[in-house]
This record gives sequence, C-alpha cells and structure tokens, in this order.
Amino acid sequence: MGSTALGGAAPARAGLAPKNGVLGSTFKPCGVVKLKTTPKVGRSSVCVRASIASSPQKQYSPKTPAVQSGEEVRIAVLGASGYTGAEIVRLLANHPQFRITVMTADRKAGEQFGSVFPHLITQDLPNLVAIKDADFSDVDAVFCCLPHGTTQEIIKGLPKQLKIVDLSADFRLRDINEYAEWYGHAHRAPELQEEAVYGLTEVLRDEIRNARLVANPGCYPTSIQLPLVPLIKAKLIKLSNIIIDAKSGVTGAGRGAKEANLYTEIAEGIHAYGIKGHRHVPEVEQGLSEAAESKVTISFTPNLICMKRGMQSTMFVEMAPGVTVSDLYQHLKSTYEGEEFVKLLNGSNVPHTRHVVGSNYCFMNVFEDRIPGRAIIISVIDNLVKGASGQAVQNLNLMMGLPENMGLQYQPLFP
Ligand SMILES: NC(=O)C1=CN([C@@H]2O[C@H](COP(=O)(O)OP(=O)(O)OC[C@H]3O[C@@H](n4cnc5c(N)ncnc54)[C@H](OP(=O)(O)O)[C@@H]3O)[C@@H](O)[C@H]2O)C=CC1
Ligand SMILES: CC(=O)N[C@@H](CCC(=O)OP(=O)(O)O)C(=O)O
Repeated sequence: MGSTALGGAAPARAGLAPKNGVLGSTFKPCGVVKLKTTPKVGRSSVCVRASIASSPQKQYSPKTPAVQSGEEVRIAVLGASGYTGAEIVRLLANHPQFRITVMTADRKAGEQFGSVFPHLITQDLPNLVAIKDADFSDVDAVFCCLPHGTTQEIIKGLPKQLKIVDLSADFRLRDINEYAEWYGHAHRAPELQEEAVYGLTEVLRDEIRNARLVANPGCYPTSIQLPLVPLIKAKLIKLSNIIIDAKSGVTGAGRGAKEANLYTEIAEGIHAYGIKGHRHVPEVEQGLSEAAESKVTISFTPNLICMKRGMQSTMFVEMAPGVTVSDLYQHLKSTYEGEEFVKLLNGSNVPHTRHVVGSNYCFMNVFEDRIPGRAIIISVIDNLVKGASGQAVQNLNLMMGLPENMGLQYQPLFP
C-alpha cells in the first residue's frame, strides 16, 4: 500500500504498473500491450527499447547524472485527461526511459485513458484515477498538468522525494506578493515557491539540472523570452517601449468546456483578450528584468485565433544606439547555435505556426521596421509542445541527468 498525494492510505488500484518493470497479469491496458523490460531507477541493466539517435548538434552532458543510461524512470501524469497531460503521453510514447505508472483525472477519474483520448488508444497505460487514490510509491517523477491554484495544494501534499515539473503558473512568480496581486489569492505553498526553479530550458539549463521542482513557463512567456532575453542581456535593445502582440490557438485555453471557446464563438475570426492585464505580463517582466538587471515593463496583448495549436508572438522593439537589425540577428544566431530546439530562420523567411506544430521547436526571425531604429521579431511555437509538455519533458530529462532531447525528436506535422 503506498502513500497518497493527500496523505491517506492508497487503495488497491486496477491498472497499477507492476513493480518488477514487466507488465503483470493484473495490468489492464486500454489498448495494445507493448512490453517494456527497462530496469527502474537505481538498478543497473540495459534498456531493451530502441534508443533515440543522438543529436548531431549540441551534446548535453549532465553535471550530476541521476539516472543511468537505460534505467527506467517511473512517471505520474497529474491531469492526464487534459490537453497538456495528453500531450505528455504522446511525447513519452517515444521516450526510451520514461514510463507512465500513474495517471490522474478529476471528472474523468475511473475512465480508461484510451476512451478519453482515442488517438492514444494504442498506448499501454494505467487507468485514470482521482489524485486522492493515486499511489506514488512506484513513482520517481511527476508532470503536474493541473489548473493553477489547485496545483499548489496538490504539490504540497506529494511525497518530498519526487521530482516535479509543474506546467501551471503556480510557482513561476518568485515574489509571492506579485503572485497574490495577479492571481487574486495568497500563495498557499510559499516554501515551495522559494524552492522552484523557472524552467525556460535554453536560458536556465544549469539551474534546472539541479532542481527538484521546476515551474514550466507559460506558452506566451516561452515564445517571448526566448528571443528577448538574449537581446536584453547583450544590451542590444532598449528596455522601454517593448510592445508584444501574440496569438494563440484554442488548445491554449484547455479542454474544459467554456462558452467562449465554442466553435461558433471563435470560428472565422480573431479577438484580443486580457488587454492591459493578462497574467503572463508579470512572468515575462520577471524574466526580462532579470536579464536586464533592472525593471523592464512591456505592453502585451494576447489574441485568440481560430486554430487548434500554435502560437505567434510579434515583438516590436527599439534598438540601442548604433545597433542594426543584422546585429540582433547575428546575436540570436550565435546564442542559439547548436541548440536543437530554437532556430533562427534564414534571410527574410517568415516563421509560420504551421511549420512547428507537433514539434518542440521555436522558430524565430528578425525584421527591419519601416521606422528607423526599430525592429520586429517574430517567434512561433506549438503552445502544447515547446509552450508546455515538450519543454516539460526537456526539463525532466535534464533533472534526471538524461540527454535533453530524449523522446523529443518529433518533426513538425505539415501540411
Ligand atoms: N494548454 C496550453 O497550451 C498550456 C497550458 N498550461 C497550463 O497547464 C495546466 C494544464 O493545462 P491544460 O492541460 O490545457 O488544461 P485542461 O483543462 O485541458 O486539463 C486540466 C486537467 O486537470 C484536471 N483537473 C481539473 N481540476 C482538477 C481538480 N480540482 N483536481 C484534480 N484535477 C483537476 C482535469 O481533469 P478532468 O478533465 O478529469 O476534469 C484535467 O485532467 C494549466 O495550469 C494550464 O494553465 C501551460 C502552458 C500551455
Ligand atoms: C488561449 C488561452 O486561453 N491561453 C491561456 C494561456 C495558456 C498558458 O500558458 O497558461 P498558464 O499560464 O496557466 O500555464 C490564457 O491566456 O490564459
């Protein structure tokens, strides 16, 4: 009997993954059974699953390997019946060392995952359980894909040895007063807020490697900070008058039914929301201010656009005196040289959301504005991958001492 998230005794559970690393006869998969004989963390043996070809680009050598090559890491996905949870499951289908042993849901607890997400019915997975019934004794790491607010209460109750990547906004803002101001209530786990490391992988890789709890960035903040942080650090752009117009696909709002997200409300059009006060403003300003080592403020307007996945951020900036668009381009190019997931497009190629969908890539480019001294930067990501679950897998790979790109080498789905 294992411990539960909220401290009670865990009842016996159909679908619980076997303890010996091989599927046992009591396991009730929702689809095709795929035997895996990978050893668990802490045991030495060789992984029999196909390993992913190593990247021809940057090799990420971990400082303190937590997991040996081939060892199995047992994963819990909290909120597996939501969009980001399902995306974690899709990505982990090709991960040679992460195996899902626990999946939770709220309204959908008790259902088979393959019934909730038929596109993943071929995966051999445990059933969805309520968090209070989840058994964490057979888990090494958690992807927490729950709504903000709820998340901090749940993570507070999890066993302390678990490594956690939280996809919600609960641990992203370092200042708890700022959190209270933007999220409308006092933080309920301030000690964890202090412990959490912000998970913008390409920028904070070293900190993430040694973290136990990682606050995965929001989708808009990922698409904005990846280009702007290096430019601000290098003092190539002015800190004033940064204007950002961003657009998100509707999966950004989650799977829960909402009138505002009905097909009839969003089809054949686009509209702005969160004007002046979207809660990603403090998150972006926190990252940009750290890069600048002084307070940076932004004008930011998100828009909801009629597409399923994808996000574009268009950033209008003023260059520092004497700086050219070519300087911005060259700096971003050299910053991300060798990075597998962040790419500067060549020449005047315009980043399209449709060219990154399904992948962990961020594509970006820099353009001259008609007004001298100004530049326009465009970045695109898949909000569910680099903007959420892909970056989360990238971060957990680092935390477990594994190659950062493990399980993430999906090419975009086009057309
Ligand atoms: N969608 C995106 O593009 C991005 C989302 N995020 C963040 O990731 C998190 C998950 O987002 P997303 O997957 O889109 O959300 P969804 O609404 O699609 O899924 C939410 C999940 O949480 C479960 N849940 C809801 N309330 C509770 C509760 N009180 N207790 C336990 N479980 C609960 C739901 O279960 P059930 O369905 O069974 O009720 C579902 O599994 C959110 O914090 C979101 O802001 C971050 C970056 C991008
Ligand atoms: C289209 C849409 O509604 N998008 C969400 C952002 C998704 C996201 O990144 O949210 P978190 O910060 O909670 O993780 C929003 O604007 O609130």
